[in-house]
Amino acid sequence: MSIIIGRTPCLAIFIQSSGDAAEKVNTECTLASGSLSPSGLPSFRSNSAISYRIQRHVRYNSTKPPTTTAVSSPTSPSSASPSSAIEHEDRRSSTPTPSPTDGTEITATPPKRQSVISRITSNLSLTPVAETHAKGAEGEGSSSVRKLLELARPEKKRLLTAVGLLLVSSSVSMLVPLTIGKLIDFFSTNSSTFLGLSFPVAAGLLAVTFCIGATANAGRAIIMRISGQRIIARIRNQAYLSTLRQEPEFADRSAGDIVSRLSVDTNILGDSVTSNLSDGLRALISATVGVAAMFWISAKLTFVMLCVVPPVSLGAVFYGRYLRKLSNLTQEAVGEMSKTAEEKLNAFKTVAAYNSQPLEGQLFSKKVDQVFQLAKKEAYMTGIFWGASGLTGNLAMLCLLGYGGHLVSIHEITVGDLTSLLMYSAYVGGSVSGLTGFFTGLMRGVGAGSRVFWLLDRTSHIPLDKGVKLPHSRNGPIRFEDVRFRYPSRREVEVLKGINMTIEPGTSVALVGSSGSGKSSIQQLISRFYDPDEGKITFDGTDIREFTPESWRDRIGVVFQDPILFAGTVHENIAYGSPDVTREDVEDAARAANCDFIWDLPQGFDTLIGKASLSGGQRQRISIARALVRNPSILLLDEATSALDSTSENAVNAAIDDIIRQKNITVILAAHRLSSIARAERVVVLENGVVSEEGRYDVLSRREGSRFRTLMAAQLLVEKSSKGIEEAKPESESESESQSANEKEREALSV
Ligand SMILES: Nc1ncnc2c1ncn2[C@@H]1O[C@H](COP(=O)(O)OP(=O)(O)OP(=O)(O)O)[C@@H](O)[C@H]1O
Repeated sequence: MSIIIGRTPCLAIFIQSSGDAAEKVNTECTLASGSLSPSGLPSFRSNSAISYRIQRHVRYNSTKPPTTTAVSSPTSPSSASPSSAIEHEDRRSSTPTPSPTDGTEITATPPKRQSVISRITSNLSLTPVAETHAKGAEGEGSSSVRKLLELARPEKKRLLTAVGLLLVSSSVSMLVPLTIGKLIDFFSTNSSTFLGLSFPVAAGLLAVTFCIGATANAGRAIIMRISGQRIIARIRNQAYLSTLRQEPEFADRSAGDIVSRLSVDTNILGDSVTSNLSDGLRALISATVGVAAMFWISAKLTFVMLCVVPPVSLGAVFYGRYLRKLSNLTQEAVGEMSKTAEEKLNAFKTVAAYNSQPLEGQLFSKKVDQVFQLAKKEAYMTGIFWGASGLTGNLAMLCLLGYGGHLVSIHEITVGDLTSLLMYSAYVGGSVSGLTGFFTGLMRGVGAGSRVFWLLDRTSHIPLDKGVKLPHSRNGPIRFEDVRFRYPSRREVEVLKGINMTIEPGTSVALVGSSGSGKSSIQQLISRFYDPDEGKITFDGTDIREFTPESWRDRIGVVFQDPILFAGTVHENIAYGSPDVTREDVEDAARAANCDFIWDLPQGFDTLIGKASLSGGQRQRISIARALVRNPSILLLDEATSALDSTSENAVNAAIDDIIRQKNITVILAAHRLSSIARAERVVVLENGVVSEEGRYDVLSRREGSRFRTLMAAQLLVEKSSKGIEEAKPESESESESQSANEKEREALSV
C-alpha cells in the first residue's frame, strides 16, 4: 500500500503548481514510495548548479581549499555526484519550474542535436573580453565546441556504456507516470488485473524493473563522474605542461590567471563534457518519450500543452548567450583576484612590515566585489529567466487541468490517464529545463574551454624544442652584434640600443653600470628568457636562437639576484635541474660555493628547507652551488654577492676567483660591488643602452675622467659608509677580511 500513500502527495502537488511541484513530486514520490522511483525521476536540475560551482570556486580561491561535501539529493540522478551543501541548497531553492511543452525545438533526435550544436557553433564569437595577451590566438572560437567534444573521445567506451545505462534508467523512470495512472484506474475501478497481470505479480515485476533502473542510474552517475574527473586531470596536466613550455615572461605576467584557468575553467570544462552532456542526453530522452506518451494518451491535450513552447525556447537561447559572456567575464575577474592574493601572499613579510593588511584587505575586497557584481548580474538573470519559465509552466498546467478535467467529465479519458498526462508533462517540463541547463552549461563550457584551449594551444615565443641541439663539446666566444631590445610589456622603452661586445670562452667579464642600465637584461638575453628585437647573440659563431633553448640553457649556470629555493632538502635544491648528479657532486659544488654551513645543519644535506628557512647569504650560496653542480660552460652571476655580509662575500668571491682562475668557465657577472668587479678580467660599462667603455679593471680605473672611475667612486662612497657601520664592531672578523679585500680597489682608484 505504500504506492497509494505515495500517489497522494504527487497529485496534490501537481495540482498546486506545475513548476515548484516538480521537484516536490520528485521528493515526495521517492520518499513516500521509494519503490516507485528507484531509477530517479527527471532531475529538474537548474543550471544554477553549475553557476554555484563557479561561486564555490571563487570561495576556494579566496578563503579555503576545495572540499566536497557528499550531500546528494535523494531524487535527482545527477545529484549522485558529490556537491557542496551550498550547491545543493541552491539547486533546491532555485529549482526551475518545468515548462511543460517546450520540447519541440530542442527535443530532437540525435541528428537534430547535432544541428543544435552546429547552431551554437555558428553563433559563437569566443574572444575573451579582457584577454589582453591572448589577442589573435582566440579567433578559432567556433572550433571550441568541437574541441570540447573531442576531449571526451578517449573516454568513448566508458561514456558509451554510461549512455547505455542512461537509456535503461531513463526508460524505467518514464514508466512511472504510466504506472501511477494505471494504479489509479486499478483502484478506482476495482479491476481484478493490473497491467494484464495479477496485482502481486505485476507489483513484483515493477519492483524488479525499478531495481534495474536504479542500478543503471547509479552506474551511469559513477562512470560519468569518474570520466569527468579523468578528463579534468588530463586537461590540467596538458595545460600545465603547456604553461611550462612558455617563455618565462608569460608565466611571470599571468601566474594568477593561469592558476584560475587550471583550476576553475578546467572544472567547468570537465563538467560540461560529462555531467552536463549526460544530463542533456537524459533530458532529451525524457522529453522525447514524454511527448510521445502524452500524444498516445491524448493528442488533444498534448497540443494544448505544446502551445507554450516557442517563447520559452527563445528566452533560453538569449539567456544561454548572455550567460556565456558573463561566464568569461567572471573567470577573468577570478583570475585577477587570484593574482592579487598570490602576489601579496608571496610578499607577506613586506605586507606585515608595512602594516598594509587593511590596505591589502581593501584591494582584495575590490577584486572580490568585481566577481560578486558579475555573480549578482547572473543571479538576476537566472531568477528572471526561471521565474518567467515557471509562470509559463504553471499557466500551461492550469490549461491542461481545465481542459483535461472537461475530457474526464465527458469520459473521453480516465482520471488515471489525466494523472499520467500531468506527470508526463511535468517530466517533459523538467526535461526541457534540463535541456536549457544543458545549453547554458555548454555555453559555460565553451567559455571556459576557450580559455583553457588558448592555454593548451599557445605557442611559446621561444619554443623549447625548436632548433638544433648544442653539443656539449662545442665552445667558443659569446658575441653581441648590434643587439637592440625592448621588454614586451614595455615596448615604449628601448633598454638595449645596439650592444656590441665579445666574451671569449673561459674569460670573465663584469657588466657595470648604474641601476637600470641593462646588466640583468643582457644576462636574460643570454639565458634566452627573451630574444633581441634586432641584432643577434652568437655562440661560437652561431646565433643562439638556432640552438634548442633546452640544450643552450644546459650549458649555463645562473645565480639570480634574488635566489629562489624550493621546498625540499638541501641536496634536492642544489641538484635541482641536474637529476643525474651524485651526492658527491652536490657536496663538491657546495664546497666550491663555500656552503660550509650545510655541514652544521641538523640533517646536513638532507635537512628540509623552504623558501625562507635560511639566511639570504646561505640561500645565495646554495644557489651558486646549484649553478656549479651543472658543470656549466657559462656562469651568469647577477649581483650574486649582493645579499652577503663581508665574510660570506669574501668566501663566495674566493669561490668565484677559483672558477675564474681555472679558465674553463666563461663568467659574466653583473655587479655593483667593487670587490666583485675587481675579480673579473674585463669590465664592460653600460650606459644609455650601449657599451660606453670596456677594458681591464686596473686600466679603466686609472684612466682619468673615465665613466667607470666616476661610477666606482660613487660606489666606493656607498661601500665606505656601510663599512663604517661594520667598523662599529671592532671584534668582528669580517672587518679585517673585507678591508684587505677592498684595499686593491681603493688604491687603484685613489679616491
Ligand atoms: N620584466 C621587465 N619588464 C619591463 N621592463 C623591465 C623588466 N625588467 C627590467 N625592466 C626595465 O629595463 C631596464 C633595465 O633593467 P635591468 O634589470 O636590466 O637593469 P640593471 O642594470 O640590471 O639594474 P640593477 O643594477 O638595478 O639590477 C630598467 O629600466 C627596468 O625598469
